[in-house]
Amino acid sequence: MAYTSSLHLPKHLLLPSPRRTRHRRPSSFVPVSAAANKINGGVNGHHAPEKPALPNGKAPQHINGHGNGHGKKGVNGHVNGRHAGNNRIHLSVSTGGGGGQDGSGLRVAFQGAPGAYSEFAAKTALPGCETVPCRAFADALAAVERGAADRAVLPVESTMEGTALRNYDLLLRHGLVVVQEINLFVHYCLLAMPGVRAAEVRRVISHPMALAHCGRALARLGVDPEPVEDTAGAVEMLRSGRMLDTAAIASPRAADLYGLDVLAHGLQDESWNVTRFLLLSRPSAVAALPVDAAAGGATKTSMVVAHRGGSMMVVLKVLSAFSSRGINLTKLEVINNDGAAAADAGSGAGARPPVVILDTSARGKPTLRAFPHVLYVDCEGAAHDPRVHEAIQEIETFAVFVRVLGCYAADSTVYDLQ
Ligand SMILES: O=C(O)C(=O)Cc1ccccc1
Repeated sequence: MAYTSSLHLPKHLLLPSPRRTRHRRPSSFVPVSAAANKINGGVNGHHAPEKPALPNGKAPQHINGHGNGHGKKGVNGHVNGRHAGNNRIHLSVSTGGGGGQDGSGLRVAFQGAPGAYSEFAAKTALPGCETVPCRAFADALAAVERGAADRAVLPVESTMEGTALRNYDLLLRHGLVVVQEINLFVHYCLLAMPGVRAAEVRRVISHPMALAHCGRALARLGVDPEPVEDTAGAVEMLRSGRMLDTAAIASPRAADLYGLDVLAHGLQDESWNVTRFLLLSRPSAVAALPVDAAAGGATKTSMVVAHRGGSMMVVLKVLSAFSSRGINLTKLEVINNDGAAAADAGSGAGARPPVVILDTSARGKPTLRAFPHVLYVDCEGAAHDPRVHEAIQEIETFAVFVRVLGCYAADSTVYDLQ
């Protein structure tokens, strides 16, 4: 049995701050503040102007007040509960691999066919990059590991469903580091072969996340959902199979790319549907330039903490390690893949195996280790910020294992696909 619970401190839900984003965006992408009039909650085939708001209906605003006080000392210590001091991690951001500021010269692997949301995320983060389609997310990560790509892009959480646990599992099984985050506003459309009417549609195919995000709309339509690898791949299948009783859920851009009709816009059950993607790199490709120096702005550190479980006390201790130093958390996800804990929680969640994490800390070959109790933590500040570093050291005193997944420029902008 497994259960998860999460406390998302929703900085990534915020509208862009007035400061200019450091990303250059392609003309097809605009921040949500400028583009939000296209959001429409129903299946009605046209856009109703609606201003985006946080789910509580209030105007978005920044809710944390802590500065970073980044130290400039390069502390390249990968942190680990057992072998602290043995480890190495590059706590920096870089376009790496010879890429320019806009990602030109970089190959970014993504799951899906051209037109997938992950490809848009890659192009939004690094407009000049070359995107490399892969069949599965695991293939995208493997492409980076063997040098066939410089980055992989992975959706890791969404406002509608929380953490994409399977993708987090993938991230942890590999030795790649997080170098960038990107939040994308996801609009879903119902697409069909030219001339097909909504009443003729019996089946809808798409990526499982897209089908889950549109559950109510699909129930209203009375159609059978069928998962396929990715949204754009679904569109490609419709086209190549000339399917006349089937529709796909995908982006308006995919409709343009493949020449399909849009039967309905805004299919998602919630109008506010933001997906957070991470860009991953080989550790060796990341320049040893302190992240805050490179970004000139706020930084974030992502980590995974494995512990012995037994109570929520460990969560309090982790919170205390950060809060006593005035460090804000932007994510805290509690994973307990342990039968007793799940039964107590009455979650009804299906069994999940322990979380498998690649331990890159030892001098020898990296090894895969399984842990039933883990926390996924994102905090503000760079891992080499003395306060963050100390907080991690404190956590190491009671955790079984800690791995810093990456340290990167925080980007709270929500980008919208036009
Ligand atoms: O299938 C795609 O297009 C993807 O990139 C995966 C995905 C699906 C739904 C929301 C965000 C990413």
